[in-house]
Amino acid sequence: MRVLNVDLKDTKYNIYVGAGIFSNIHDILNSLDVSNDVFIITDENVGRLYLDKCLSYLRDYKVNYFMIKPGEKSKNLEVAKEIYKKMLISRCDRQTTVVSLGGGVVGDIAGFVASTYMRGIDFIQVPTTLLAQVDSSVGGKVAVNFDSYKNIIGAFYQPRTVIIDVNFLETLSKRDFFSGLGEVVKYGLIKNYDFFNWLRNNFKKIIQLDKECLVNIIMESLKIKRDVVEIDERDKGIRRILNFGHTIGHGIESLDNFNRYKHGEAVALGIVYESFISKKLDMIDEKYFKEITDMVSKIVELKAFNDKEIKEIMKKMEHDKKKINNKNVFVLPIGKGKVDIFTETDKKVIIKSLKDGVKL
Ligand SMILES: NC(=O)c1ccc[n+]([C@@H]2O[C@H](COP(=O)([O-])OP(=O)(O)OC[C@H]3O[C@@H](n4cnc5c(N)ncnc54)[C@H](O)[C@@H]3O)[C@@H](O)[C@H]2O)c1
Ligand SMILES: O=C(O)C(=O)C[C@@H](O)[C@H](O)[C@H](O)COP(=O)(O)O
Ligand SMILES: [Zn+2]
Repeated sequence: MRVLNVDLKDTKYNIYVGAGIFSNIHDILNSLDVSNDVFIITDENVGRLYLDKCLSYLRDYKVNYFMIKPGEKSKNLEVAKEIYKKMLISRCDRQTTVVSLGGGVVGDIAGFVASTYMRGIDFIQVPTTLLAQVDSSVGGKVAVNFDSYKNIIGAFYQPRTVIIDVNFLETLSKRDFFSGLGEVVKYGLIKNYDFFNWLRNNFKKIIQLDKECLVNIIMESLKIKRDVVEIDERDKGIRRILNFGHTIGHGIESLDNFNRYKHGEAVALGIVYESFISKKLDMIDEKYFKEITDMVSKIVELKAFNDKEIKEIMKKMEHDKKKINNKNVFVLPIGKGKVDIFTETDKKVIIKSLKDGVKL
């Protein structure tokens, strides 16, 4: 089992990574200073596969649980309200620890509920998708969507620990696995070109779920995320680089009321369009842009958007949380494995990228 430490101003926690380590949840919880009262939040798919296991590992705990419907459409205040109700009925109090067992949707809403129930109770993350293992379970961004805008109501609220078992990925759909790769590619492009190349060279082994490769991907991704979050937990500066691909990506994700793209797919497309902006501004060359589009095309089908879709994407971008003085902020590549933060991006260039960023 590998361990990564996160050291923040007000808290420290361990991330455990390995194959078959879910069974250690009892000992890991025992090692934390928490009571034996837990409330598991999961979704129906993950619950069907793993809830019984979790209950048996925690058999000497007082355990209650709530299962949400799977998918982005559950990440809202109405579902949070249902969870609060069940927690009250279950007599959860400030000693209760929330266990988030699931993908990024479960983790974001469970963390949000934990951050607000009785003004905040402990929670731990047990991420079961690749995306949640490389990204959402670490760093403390917890939120729900509001009015079909992404992550509008939320908090910065760190987990007490994160348990990452790569064996969960054996039951994950191919589409969800590839969606998680969208965020993995992001890390290579923002901070580590060697890692990006390693991903390109090992792609076959990765999609065959080679355990060593998976642990490597998770460790490399989380080291990058951890280092950034340790400097800027509250997203006031450098943390914005973790949002590469998301300014446009969040707009793409919300098309058709979140029914068309998964988060990582939309981010992967956002990476292409935002890289196209860089190319237009002569910050990266054609060759690097092609390396990026080749990689993204393995994750999601490339797509040029029509005028109606572009209008919708631009509307969603108006509520991007990175905005400063009402101006959109873009994270753009400036070289191999390097990005910077820009506030003066011309609207016409953004529209051009959505129209022409992908030539089909
Ligand atoms: N907080 C953050 O820092 C952060 C970072 C990145 C993404 N996110 C958020 O994460 C969400 C996307 O997360 P996601 O891609 O994990 O989606 P998800 O949670 O919807 O999971 C995807 C699907 O996989 C199923 N599933 C989960 N684990 C499984 C397993 N082991 N076997 C079989 N099926 C399984 C789920 O039931 C669901 O249908 C978005 O809401 C996004 O905004 C948050
Ligand atoms: O941790 C971060 O910071 C990120 O930006 C990671 C993103 O992958 C993630 O999707 C995050 O939830 C987006 O945050 P938001 O502030 O743009 O809602
Ligand atoms: Zn993301």
